[in-house]
Amino acid sequence: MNTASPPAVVAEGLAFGYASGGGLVRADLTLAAGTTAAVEGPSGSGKSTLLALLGLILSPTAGSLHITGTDTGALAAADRDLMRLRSIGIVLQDLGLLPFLNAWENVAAAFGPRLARHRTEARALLGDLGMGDLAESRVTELSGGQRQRIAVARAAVKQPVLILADEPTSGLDPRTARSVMDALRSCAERGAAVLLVTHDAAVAETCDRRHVLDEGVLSAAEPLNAPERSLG
Ligand SMILES: Nc1ncnc2c1ncn2[C@@H]1O[C@H](COP(=O)(O)OP(=O)(O)OP(=O)(O)O)[C@@H](O)[C@H]1O
Repeated sequence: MNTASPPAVVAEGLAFGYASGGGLVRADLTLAAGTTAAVEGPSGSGKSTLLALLGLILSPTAGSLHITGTDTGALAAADRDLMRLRSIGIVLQDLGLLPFLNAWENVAAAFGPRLARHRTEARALLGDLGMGDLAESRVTELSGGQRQRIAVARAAVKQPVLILADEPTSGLDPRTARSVMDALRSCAERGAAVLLVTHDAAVAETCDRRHVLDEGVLSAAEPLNAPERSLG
């Protein structure tokens, strides 16, 4: 009997067409728990569309998407919503942090409005991501890289099987970008499959695998195995 867990994500022939004619032509992708993968591609190549499909925000017009073995295309809308809430953490480009809350409160907000109930886990995760000293700081007083790490913590705090990050290092200097990538790597070490989209080849090279998206077609995974990588 095979007792191995199914991969976090298996997408086969995943496609989405907007009425405009753009979208995603074809993506075949497997993401294992505990790994990081990058999708690189020029503007308009379909990166955001791919993230929206994997995040169960869009429904594919062709192909299939299994998350931890569940065929998401066979789920009722309410069950897809539940799967998105429970199993997927998303770091959007516009981080969506709440300016009137401090760092740990923003992380705890992933669970809903009863922030104090989740204080311990939110603070512990911020500590794991190198932000322990700033847990009580207002997000408006923090740097771009620090805010980005809070957004990563908020996506990760419910221990989702999949974390999707949209250009998580955009606009950051190489050192700060490294701290954000370290945070995403820590999330993978806690068991998540992490997929990020980026324009930055140096960021992509810090991941376990890299795909390239070109005019809506996702390349096969290129394994990247060097132990030490540099962002600059
Ligand atoms: N809501 C939409 N309606 C119609 N066409 C869209 C829509 N969103 C994206 N497209 C088209 O789909 C294609 C892929 O867009 P997408 O946003 O996924 O690319 P991207 O790689 O994320 O680009 P960028 O790096 O600029 O964010 C593009 O041709 C785009 O014009």
